[in-house]
Amino acid sequence: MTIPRQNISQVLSYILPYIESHTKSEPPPGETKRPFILALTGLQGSGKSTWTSALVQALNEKHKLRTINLSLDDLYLDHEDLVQLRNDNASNKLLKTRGQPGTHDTALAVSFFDSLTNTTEDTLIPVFDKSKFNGEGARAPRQTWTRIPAGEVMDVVVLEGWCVGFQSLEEQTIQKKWEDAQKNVTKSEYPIVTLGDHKLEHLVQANDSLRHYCDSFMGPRHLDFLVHLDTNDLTNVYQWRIQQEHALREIKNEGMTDEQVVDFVRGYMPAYELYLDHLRDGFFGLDPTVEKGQLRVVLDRERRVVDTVLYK
Ligand SMILES: Nc1ncnc2c1ncn2[C@@H]1O[C@H](COP(=O)(O)OP(=O)(O)OP(=O)(O)O)[C@@H](O)[C@H]1O
Repeated sequence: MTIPRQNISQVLSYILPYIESHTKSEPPPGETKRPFILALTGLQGSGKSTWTSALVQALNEKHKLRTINLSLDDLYLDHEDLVQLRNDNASNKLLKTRGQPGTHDTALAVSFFDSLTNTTEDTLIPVFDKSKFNGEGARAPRQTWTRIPAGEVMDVVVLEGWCVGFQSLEEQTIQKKWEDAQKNVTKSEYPIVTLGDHKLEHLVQANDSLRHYCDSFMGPRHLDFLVHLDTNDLTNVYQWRIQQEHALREIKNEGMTDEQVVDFVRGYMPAYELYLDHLRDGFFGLDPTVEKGQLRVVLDRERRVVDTVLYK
């Protein structure tokens, strides 16, 4: 699958002026200038990896900007730490598998971003191998990671991940949303009100992890531009994944059943219920003096772009 070239050009036409202004800007006194951090977030199966590849290719080849990318999926804790986390939190459904805030290695993220401005240290782009341990996954050996030699300065780093752009909430807000969700549960084939699936304390625990992510590498001060692959109908997230698994079944005769897809996607729904509103309101806030941009790219059920909205 390739994203239509005109979609990539259109999205880049919004971002390039911000990159240009970053290129011209001076770093704070005593600091080395860091690359422009372009974040890309999106719902499960919205096409984050596909969009990331296309953007990285266009930035490198057409716009001659040295660009690399890092996926949040490559920052997962190593296998034994994931197992330990699961065992230490046996009743917490959010920590049964990798995915949620709390299952990533923030120290690894910070050391990656620090290395980008360190002129004496190579940058290594982490890789997580999802096929290891029957699909539970483990970190790939460091010698297989892409290495950027020290002193080779990158212009742009694309950080892609499903919970990039989410910002932690006050505990009372989580509690209120959790209580409201229990009053609004309706039976649906593709449920979008699922907070009641989880204990409040487990949602709060994930929220604390998210706060730590934002403080260390993922919050507004760490990013320069955010592209958000969104949709007007959250049930599309179920449809996208069902389409993907059906395609897999045709090619490889394997893939999740529709019921398994619903269970899988449902696991991500609580985070959407908690954090999407704020992201849609504006990740960087609406301070006109802040020179950071956000672009909402609205996709339909076939993942065609039906609208783009720039927040300034
Ligand atoms: N615009 C599109 N139209 C149709 N199919 C697409 C589109 N973009 C991506 N796909 C297909 O959808 C599937 C998921 O894409 P991709 O892996 O890029 O999404 P993702 O958001 O990174 O997924 P995940 O959330 O599972 O990490 C792939 O099979 C991909 O080929």
